[in-house]
Amino acid sequence: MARRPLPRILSSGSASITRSREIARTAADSATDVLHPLITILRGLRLLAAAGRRKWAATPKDRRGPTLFLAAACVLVVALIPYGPLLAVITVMSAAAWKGRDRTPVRTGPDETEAGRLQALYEALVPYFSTADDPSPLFSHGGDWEKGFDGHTFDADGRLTSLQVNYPAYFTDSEPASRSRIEQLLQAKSGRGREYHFTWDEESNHLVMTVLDALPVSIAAQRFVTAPGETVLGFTDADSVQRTVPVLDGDTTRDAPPVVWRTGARSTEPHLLVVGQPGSGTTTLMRSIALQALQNGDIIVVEGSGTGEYGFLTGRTGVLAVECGLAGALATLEWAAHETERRLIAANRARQAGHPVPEDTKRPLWILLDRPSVLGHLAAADGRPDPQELLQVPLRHGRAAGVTVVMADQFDSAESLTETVRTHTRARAVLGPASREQIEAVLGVEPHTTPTPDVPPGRGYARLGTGPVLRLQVPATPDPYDDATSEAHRQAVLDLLPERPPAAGEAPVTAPVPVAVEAPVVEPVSRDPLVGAPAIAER
Ligand SMILES: Nc1ncnc2c1ncn2[C@@H]1O[C@H](COP(=O)(O)OP(=O)(O)OP(=O)(O)O)[C@@H](O)[C@H]1O
Repeated sequence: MARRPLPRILSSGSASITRSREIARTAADSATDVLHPLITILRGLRLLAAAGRRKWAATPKDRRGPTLFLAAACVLVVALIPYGPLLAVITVMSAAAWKGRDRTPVRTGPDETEAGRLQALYEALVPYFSTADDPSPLFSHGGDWEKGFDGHTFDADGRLTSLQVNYPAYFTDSEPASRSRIEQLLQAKSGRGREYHFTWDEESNHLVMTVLDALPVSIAAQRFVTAPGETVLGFTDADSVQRTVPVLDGDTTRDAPPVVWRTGARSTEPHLLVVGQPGSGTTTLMRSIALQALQNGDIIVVEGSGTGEYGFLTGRTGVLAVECGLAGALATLEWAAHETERRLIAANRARQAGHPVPEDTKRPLWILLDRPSVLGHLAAADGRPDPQELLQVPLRHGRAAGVTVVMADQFDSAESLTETVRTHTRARAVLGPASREQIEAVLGVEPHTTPTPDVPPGRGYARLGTGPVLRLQVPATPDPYDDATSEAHRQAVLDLLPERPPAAGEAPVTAPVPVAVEAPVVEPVSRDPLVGAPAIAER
């Protein structure tokens, strides 16, 4: 079949459209030139009128009459003298022209220093964004930076705050190593010490670098507005999460974007692992979680470092145990494993009998284990089981039994975490200064921002399951018994602490007290409550 020719408008249309656009642009430019004096005078008249209105508004009411009379007399005099009206018009127009002149020249591009910076950045990118056989390279030595950069902004100090880079299609932007090299270079050339966010648009070969503001550190421990089963790990960037919660920040209440971790039977990340450098705030995060968990649950705290930073929790309602020593820790964790099994079996039986799940299996139980590696070391030296082994049952089956495990350790001990811990702690947080590799090792992916060497305590990243990596600032939750704690923070933490349960004889104690553990030692590795239910039920 013969090909039909394209209609003329389609074949020659684009040329004529371009020509029309050029004509229109030239006409607009000429009109602006011709009308410029008129525009200036009109702007001046508007400013004069506004000034007159302001003056009139500022004149006290009792002086308005005489002022009006004086103005009317002046107008009359001007009208009566020869050439008066003409002179008056010329004077007003001159004043308007003077007032309306454009005194602030519009900045149309970067100044000399900024252009120098952009050129240096461009040159630095040449080896990464060019090849010898590219006939028209976007990046070439001595080339024009405007070819490579689409947009840029500088702050008042002349430092880059955003940059849009066009890169050639052959750049291997899908390889993390290639991206990482560019990100590190841009960060180094744009000024270290700030946090940068990189957005790679692989479809259009476009990279946007933006400088992120530091996350506020002024939010302290308080009752957060959350649903049951939700725990606020900290606060993040407003555009990273879809919700905000009202928080007291200093003396004012504002909405802040929280990193909310959901636990319980429907959670896909029922257990949390926090890793950080010493002094990075991991204990603070554990304390913050403990105080939130105590709202409607029971907690067990096992502290490997033995520094007594959870002592303030001892004896409070819902705090079943706070253990520092190895023997106590092992006994408590063993009780927790039995309790997980008991709950599972009870719930299972109830379901099989067609009854609702018993009430005593519903109250959330939290196991908070700080520095398990230290306890593991002590246990190995003493020939006793590693506490992490005792966590197998809560980690594997805790979700169905309402048992949540939170563990915190330091980077240098992270390799001592067992496979079960690594597999079942799908909610992760990294706190303190950390390299990209360290962050990736914990979170599974690199963050989209460049970590800075200096971060305040409690600053880091969080990732829930396979979700995005979020910047995180943990609310300040210091040890209220620490002398260095400020009075405001001490009070904030004490306000969140539950009361002590009434002493024996005053009223019945409802919470179970597990510390006097006499549970038989079970084989932790082979223990599986779903398989061994009848045997355990007989105990
Ligand atoms: N979010 C925060 N806001 C303010 N100060 C914090 C925050 N997190 C931690 N800090 C302060 O930093 C210091 C170290 O915190 P923390 O004890 O929680 O760190 P850590 O990681 O447990 O360190 P270590 O294991 O060495 O005790 C404490 O003085 C604490 O008050």
